[in-house]
Amino acid sequence: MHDGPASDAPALSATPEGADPDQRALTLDDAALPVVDLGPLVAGEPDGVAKVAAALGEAARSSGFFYVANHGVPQDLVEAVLAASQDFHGRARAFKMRWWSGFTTHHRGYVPFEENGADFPKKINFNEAWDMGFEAPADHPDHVAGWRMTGPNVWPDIPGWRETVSAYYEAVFALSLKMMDCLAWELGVDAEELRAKVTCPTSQLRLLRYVPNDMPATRDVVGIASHSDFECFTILLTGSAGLQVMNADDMWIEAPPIPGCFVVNIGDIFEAWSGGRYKSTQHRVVNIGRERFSCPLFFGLNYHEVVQPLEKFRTPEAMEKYPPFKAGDHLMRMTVPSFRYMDEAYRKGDMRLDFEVPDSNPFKREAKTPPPEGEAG
Ligand SMILES: O=C(O)CCC(=O)C(=O)O
Ligand SMILES: [Fe+2]
Repeated sequence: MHDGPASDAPALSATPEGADPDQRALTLDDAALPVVDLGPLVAGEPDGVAKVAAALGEAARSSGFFYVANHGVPQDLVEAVLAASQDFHGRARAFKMRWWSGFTTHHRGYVPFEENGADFPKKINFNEAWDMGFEAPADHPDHVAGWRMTGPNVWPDIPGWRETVSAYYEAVFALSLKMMDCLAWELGVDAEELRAKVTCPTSQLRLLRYVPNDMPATRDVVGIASHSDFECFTILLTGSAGLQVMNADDMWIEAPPIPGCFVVNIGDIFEAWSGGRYKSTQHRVVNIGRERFSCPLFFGLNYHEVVQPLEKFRTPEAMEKYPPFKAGDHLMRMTVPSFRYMDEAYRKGDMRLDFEVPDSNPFKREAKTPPPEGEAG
């Protein structure tokens, strides 16, 4: 399924001129990601789950990245959410900052690009975002407690915007539940047991805009730095090229949009649940210097669910590699250093956490960089 690098020199990416060698990637022609047809699942065919499970499982076990076709989310809703993102991000900064995420303790609203990471401007992630999530009531104990990614969404003052973005969230969330059923089937675990863990999850939708700029593409100047996602899996809508993912051979390959498809990647939780059978894969967006829109929905669990290898995968080796963690704590420990306002709140003691914030994600894998042009083979 994965061709890996071609034996002759691989075609290098459309990454900008002068990009650092480690920002390059193989193109899709050289190393394609699988496309999984979700049609039978979405149509609710009696054996739909079983039919789709094998293909999803194979993709989840190899690189952990794949496209899904016939996903059932209407194309006009897909276009509407991209248009809503363009509408919001096209407005004046003074308007957008009215909903700065730093006004909340559950990370909702607008994230300007200079908020990305605690090292700005030594390291620049050229993206800004609108962040929303599963709608929880204001009296939810995790909202009252603060810093638990749980609570009511905030909405910009744009007529119809909330309705569009909520409808997209709900459609992709419903698709995620069906995909989780398939993955449970494929692993031979109880789908109901997994579904019980997503009744009020910390599942965020980000409306990302990559900011045009004239800076080079380097390890420190990126669209979004290399990372794995922290939840079960991510369903990603991309408007244009720029995403690079690590394939089964730990090489960076490009994942440009395929019309009508979403990109899906396995996240840290499914890797831990499956004792490493599924791969939570590194990915990044290089600094292409041009405007780019994308909308990832990170399908996560209720904050307090303890994640560890599921019972049938619970060997001593798996438990050593994947010690138990709370789903929400993992999200928080990865998120705190990602946003400057959170990092500051943590350092100043305004945010108190009863777990460590490590320097890097325990799920991190290093890529092999592509060989310099002409030297492959
Ligand atoms: O914009 C993209 O294509 C990827 C975004 C991403 O990886 C993320 O937000 O976690
Ligand atoms: Fe990601």
